Amino acid sequence: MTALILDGKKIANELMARLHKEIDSLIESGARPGLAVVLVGEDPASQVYVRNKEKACADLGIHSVVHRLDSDTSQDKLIDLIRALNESSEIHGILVQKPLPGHIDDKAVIGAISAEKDVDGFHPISVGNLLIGDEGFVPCTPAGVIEMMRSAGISVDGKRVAVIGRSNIVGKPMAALLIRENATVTVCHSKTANLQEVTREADVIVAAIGRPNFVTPEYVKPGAVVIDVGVNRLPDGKLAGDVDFEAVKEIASAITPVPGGVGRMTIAMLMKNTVEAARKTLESSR
Ligand SMILES: Nc1nc(=O)c2c([nH]1)NC[C@@H]1CN(c3ccc(C(=O)N[C@@H](CCC(=O)O)C(=O)O)cc3)C=[N+]21
Repeated sequence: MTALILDGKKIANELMARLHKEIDSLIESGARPGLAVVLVGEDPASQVYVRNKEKACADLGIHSVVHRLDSDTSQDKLIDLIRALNESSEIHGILVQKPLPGHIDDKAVIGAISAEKDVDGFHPISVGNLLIGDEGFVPCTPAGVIEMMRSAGISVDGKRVAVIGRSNIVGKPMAALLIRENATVTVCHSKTANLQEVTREADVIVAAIGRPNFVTPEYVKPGAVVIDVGVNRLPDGKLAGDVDFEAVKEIASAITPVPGGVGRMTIAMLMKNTVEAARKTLESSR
């Protein structure tokens, strides 16, 4: 069997087309959605992502502002900027690009973002709302994975899902979303004993490890769905996922490529969250 290749570019473009209409009507109501991206330092991968986000905003008619700060910017300066953005009526979403330089405390910075503008879904209030099943912003990458599967007609209801990785930005929120979809979720990580035995039980594998080609066919039950969240920059500058795509596609029933898979969905979900933030602001002003 050779796997169905889930086309993140196509699914993301369909979502963006729907958003475009909603944005047009928001603009007509005088509420153009606005996104502020804050980038500290010169991390080359971050530069690429931030450019992709700017481009998506431009394509959709979202107002976007990128604040590029020197790598030696103080934490106080950064928090002052966030407070100003919290107050700005043109800005509905604030994203502080990770990773931040070592002298800055991520928690203090993320905590300074108003929860109403937390389109990344990283603020403790957003995280809490996700866990208790209340309304709030959901982190873009795991939300993109759910949207991608839904769009491809893949249900996780009652199925076994193995998430490999327990980060705050992917693994943990991914598990919370999968539980909400009635999956039986196992969260695996670097300390998991007999990892292959665990992942081979899974109907769906979500790989968010951060190591290129980590998931080989030995990890995969034949016919499983394999979602690759990895974004690993190789020495030659190419982007690689966490899954050995060529080998695993021969035994999986569906698989996502990198690039052109989950990364595209991540950007689309960020646009969706920004539109939602703008819509809520408009509704509450009525
Ligand atoms: N506060 C914060 N929020 C984030 O959402 C965030 C972050 N920090 N730091 C880094 C990660 C990574 N990330 C990606 C965004 C777009 C692509 C993307 O556009 N990928 C395309 C193209 C990749 C390319 O070839 O350059 C693709 O996979 O097809 C990938 C990865 C967001 N992140």
